[in-house]
Amino acid sequence: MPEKRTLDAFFGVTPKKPRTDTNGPEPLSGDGLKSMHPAYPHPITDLSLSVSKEIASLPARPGKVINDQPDLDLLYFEPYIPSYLAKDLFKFLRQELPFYRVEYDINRGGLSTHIKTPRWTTVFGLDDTSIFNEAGLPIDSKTGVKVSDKKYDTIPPRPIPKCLEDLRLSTEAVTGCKFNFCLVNYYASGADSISYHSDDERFLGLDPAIASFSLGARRDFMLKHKPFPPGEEDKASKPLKLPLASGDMILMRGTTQSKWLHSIPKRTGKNAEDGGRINITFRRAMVKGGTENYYNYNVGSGPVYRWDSMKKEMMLWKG
Ligand SMILES: O=C(O)CCC(=O)C(=O)O
Ligand SMILES: [Fe+2]
Repeated sequence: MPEKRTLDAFFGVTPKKPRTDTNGPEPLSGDGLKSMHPAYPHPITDLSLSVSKEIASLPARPGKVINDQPDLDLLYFEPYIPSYLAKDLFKFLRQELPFYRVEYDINRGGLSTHIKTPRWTTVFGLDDTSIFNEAGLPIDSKTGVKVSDKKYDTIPPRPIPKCLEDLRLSTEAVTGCKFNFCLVNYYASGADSISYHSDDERFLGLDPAIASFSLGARRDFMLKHKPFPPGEEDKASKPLKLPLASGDMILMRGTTQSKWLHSIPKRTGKNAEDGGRINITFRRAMVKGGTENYYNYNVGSGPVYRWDSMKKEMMLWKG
C-alpha cells in the first residue's frame, strides 16, 4: 500500500521526548513513534512493533455465527483480543485518543430538542470517494485531484492513527470486509449509554457490515427486531442480550442493521462504577455525506478532552 507508506513516512516517525510529566508511561508503546496530523489535537502514540505484530495474528478464537433469529446475522468473537492485551489496549487508547462530548439540536415536527450525547466519542477516517495525500489532505480517490467540498470543510477529516490502523487491518483480513472509518465510544461509567438505534444510514450502502470491539468493563449489548409490518407480527423474534466482555468483537452484517436495533443501556446502583468501557467500530462510508455526518456527531464543534491518569477523569485539553 504505497499511500500508507508515504503517509507514515511523513507523519508517523518522530522520536518521543523524554517524559517530564506523570501521565504515563503507558504499556504497549515503547518504540517512540507517534502518528501526527494537522487535524489531530495532539500526536497519538503508536503501538510497539511487537504489539502491532500480535494484533496482526488475531483473533484469539474463531467467531461463532448467530443467525437463529429472523433477519439477524452476527459473527461473535469471544474474544478477538486476549484479555491481557485488551486490558492494556483499553488503558492505552483512553490515554492517547482525543475525546469529545458532542451536543447538537434535532428538529422533529417543528420542535427543536437539544441532545447531549451520553458518552465520550471520537472518529477517524474518510469515505470511499477520497484518500489522504502526503500532506494529510483529502484527494479524489480516482483522479488524485485535491477535493474542495464543504462537507470536508467544517471539521477536517483525520486519518486513522497507526494504533487503530493495526486493528483495522486485522479486522479486514479476518472478516474479508473493507472499512474506511473508525468510531470510538468511551463509556466512563454505567451512566454513559447509547439508546436503541440502527446504523443503517444511506451513506453506508445496502446491508453494511460493522465490526464492533469491546475493551474494559463488561456491558450488556441489547438487540431487538424493528417493529414488523401489520400482518407479520407473528414472525416471532426474541430480544437478545450479549454481555460483551473485554476483547470481544461482534461483526454485524446482512440485514442486521436494516431489521434490528441495538443499544448499550445505562447501569445503576452498584453496577454503575465499572472502570469504564471503550467501544471501537469499523465501518465503510461510501460518500462524502458519511464523512460529514460522522465528524459532526462524534467530534462536533465543542472542546477536546484527554484522559488525566492522575485525576482519573477526562480533562479539557488545552494543547
Ligand atoms: O458500544 C457499543 O457496543 C455499541 C456502539 C454503537 O452501537 C454505535 O456506536 O453505533
Ligand atoms: Fe450502533
